[in-house]
Amino acid sequence: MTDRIISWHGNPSRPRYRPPAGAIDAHCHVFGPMAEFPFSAKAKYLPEDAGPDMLFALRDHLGFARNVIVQASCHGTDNAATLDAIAKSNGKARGVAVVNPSISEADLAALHEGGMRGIRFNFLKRLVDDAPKDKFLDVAKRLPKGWHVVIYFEADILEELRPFMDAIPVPLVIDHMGRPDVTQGPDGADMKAFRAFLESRDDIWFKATCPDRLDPTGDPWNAFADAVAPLVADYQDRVLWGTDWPHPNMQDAVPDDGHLVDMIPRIAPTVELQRKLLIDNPMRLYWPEEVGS
Ligand SMILES: O=C(O)/C=C(\CC(=O)C(=O)O)C(=O)O
Repeated sequence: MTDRIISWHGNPSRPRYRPPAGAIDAHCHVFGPMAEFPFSAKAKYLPEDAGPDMLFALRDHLGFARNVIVQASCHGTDNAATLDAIAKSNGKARGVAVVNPSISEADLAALHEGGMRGIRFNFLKRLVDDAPKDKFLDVAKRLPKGWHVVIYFEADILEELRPFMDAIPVPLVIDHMGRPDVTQGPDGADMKAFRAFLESRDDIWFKATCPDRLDPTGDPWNAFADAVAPLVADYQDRVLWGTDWPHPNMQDAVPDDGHLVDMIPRIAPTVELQRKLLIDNPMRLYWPEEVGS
C-alpha cells in the first residue's frame, strides 16, 4: 500500500437545508495527521490527512454544532488521533473508540475521560482481519457506565450476528442500518429483517446514514430517501444522522457533503423529526449529562 487516497470533496456545496441550532453530526472520522498519528500497520486503506481543523471547518460550513467522531479502521486500536480531535473541539465532540478487547478497566476509564462514550465492533472483512465475537462480548460486559456498542456489518450477516448482538448487555447502535439494499424499497427483504431486529429490543439505535454508500442510483439518492424515510418515522427516538466525512474508501464516488445534508428533510420531513434526529437522540447517547431526565 503506497498511494494515499483522498475520499472527500474539496469544495462541498453549502446545503439548502439548514440544520437546527445545536445539530450533531453523529458519524464522522479523522485521519491523522499521519506525521503525528501514524496509521495502523494493518490498515486496509491509507488516506491523506483529514484532521480536526478540516472536520471542524466542515462542521461550521454545513451548519452543525457538534461531532461524534468514530475511530476509523485505518487507525486500528490506537485512539490517539480521535482523542486529539475530541480534545481540540472545546467540548463540541465526543467519540467512539476501537479497542483491543483485553483493554484494562483503567484504560477504558481514560478513554471515558478523553470523551469516548462507546466502542465499535467492525465486521466488514474488507476493513478488518478478524472480529472475535467471544472477546468482543467480554469487553462489552466491562464498559464504563452509560456506554454503548456500535456495530458495523452488512445485511447478509445480520441473522448470523443475532445471538452475539442479543447477548450484548448495553445499547447497540447500528452503523448505516446494517447496509441494507435500499433499491429493494422500504418493504424489501433487507429492511424487513432490520425492522424485525429493531423490534427485538428497544435499546437498538441506528444511523440513517450513507446514501452515497448504499444507493447505487447516485446523487440525489432517491432510492435511499424512499427506503429510509419510513424507518426514521417509525423509530424516531432511536435514530442518528451523520455525514460519514471523510468518507473512507469512497475515493471513486466522493459525495458532496452539502447534498448529504440535503437528504435530512427527505428522511425526516418535520421539524420535530429533525430535532429528534439531529439533537435529542444524539444528546441522549453522547451528552446525557446535559439532558434533563
Ligand atoms: O466508517 C464508515 O462509515 C465506513 C467505512 C470505513 C470504516 O468503517 C472504517 O474505516 O472504520 C467503509 O465502509 O469503508
